[in-house]
Amino acid sequence: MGAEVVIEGLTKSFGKQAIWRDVTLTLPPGEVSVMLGPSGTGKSVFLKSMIGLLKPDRGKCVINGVDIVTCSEHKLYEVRKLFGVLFQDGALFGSMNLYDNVAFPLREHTKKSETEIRKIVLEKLEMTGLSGAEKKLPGEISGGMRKRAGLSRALVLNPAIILCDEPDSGLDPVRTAYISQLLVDLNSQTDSTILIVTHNINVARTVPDNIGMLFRKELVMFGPREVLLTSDEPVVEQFLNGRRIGPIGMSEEKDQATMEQEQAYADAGHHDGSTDDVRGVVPQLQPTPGLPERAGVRRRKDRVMRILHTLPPNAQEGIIESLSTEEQQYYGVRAHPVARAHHGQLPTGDVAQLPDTGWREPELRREPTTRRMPPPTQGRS
Ligand SMILES: Nc1ncnc2c1ncn2[C@@H]1O[C@H](COP(=O)(O)OP(=O)(O)OP(=O)(O)O)[C@@H](O)[C@H]1O
Repeated sequence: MGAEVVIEGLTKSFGKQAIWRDVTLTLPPGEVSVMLGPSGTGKSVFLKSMIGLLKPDRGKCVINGVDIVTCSEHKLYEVRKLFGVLFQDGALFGSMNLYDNVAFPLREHTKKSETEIRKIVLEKLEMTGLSGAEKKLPGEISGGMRKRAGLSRALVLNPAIILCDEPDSGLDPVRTAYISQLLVDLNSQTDSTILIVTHNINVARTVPDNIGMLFRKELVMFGPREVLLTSDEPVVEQFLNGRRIGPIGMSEEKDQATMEQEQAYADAGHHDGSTDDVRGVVPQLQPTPGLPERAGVRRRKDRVMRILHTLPPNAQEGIIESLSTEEQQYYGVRAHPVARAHHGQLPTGDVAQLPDTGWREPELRREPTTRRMPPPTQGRS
């Protein structure tokens, strides 16, 4: 299973420029999370701080009991081996072909023979649909292929935690859909903890178990996907719908006068930039048929049902609606009969029927439903 990442009060600035402060969140092991945020809010800085490439001013980032903010260089080196990172541009070495690029971490960090390395490299290239492209140089392939090659390289050390910085940037919607499926499939096969930084609303709506958002130098929210997807926070709604109307402006924030003027234009019928009203919880991507169920999804259900009563009503409703009838019985909850008619937007207080006894550990442990989860394809190195 992937590693848990516990972040507490993390704060980062460059000189006098504050990037974000007091970021507190936990990436649950083996679950997929997405971090959203307007350009320049420090999402990449956040990823780099998580792997110790940048040093936060204060706060903790604890992985397997080691706080990487304060630990020794030696410990940091060890903890970094748990990570696989896909940087925005793939960060491939331009003079090396794809095979050597992907083999690089194995040659640098392990004592594996070239025969063993070959087996792993070819397996990872196949996993990302790059079989046959081993001899190509990064400059000879498309942006989508470079991303996939970067992902192959991020996977060779069997990381417990995978960080992806805008895996969709520069890709067309179809290639983005393939990358989304690839990440879900990867999680089903490896059960690794995944954090994806993206601007892409489709990725955010369909891939993760948890979503967070950075804005105005703070973490606006982080939690189960249903919380953000049903949120009526102006900044979240604006971002999800890609509208000009709202608190986010061209230079991240805008003043009250600009907001009022834009609202007046919109009221007068001027297009606000959005095409759809994107709200509510849509079904999450499933692993490709034939692959194992995601173990993280099963764990997450138990985890989220424990905190269900603490979540906003619309999020509760979205979570309950995503359960099968059998699961609703198992957890002792049922969907509100009018939720569907309201598209998941219930009046506050008109909440799902929750068990009156609060959370209880079920007496019967469920058997895995359809398929038995096979062991991960590879052990951790
Ligand atoms: N090494 C650095 N030194 C000084 N400032 C930096 C450094 N790295 C990033 N910044 C600043 O931190 C801010 C956040 O940058 P970052 O790249 O993390 O934003 P982002 O949210 O990932 O943006 P985008 O979505 O456009 O990629 C920017 O103002 C950037 O100039």
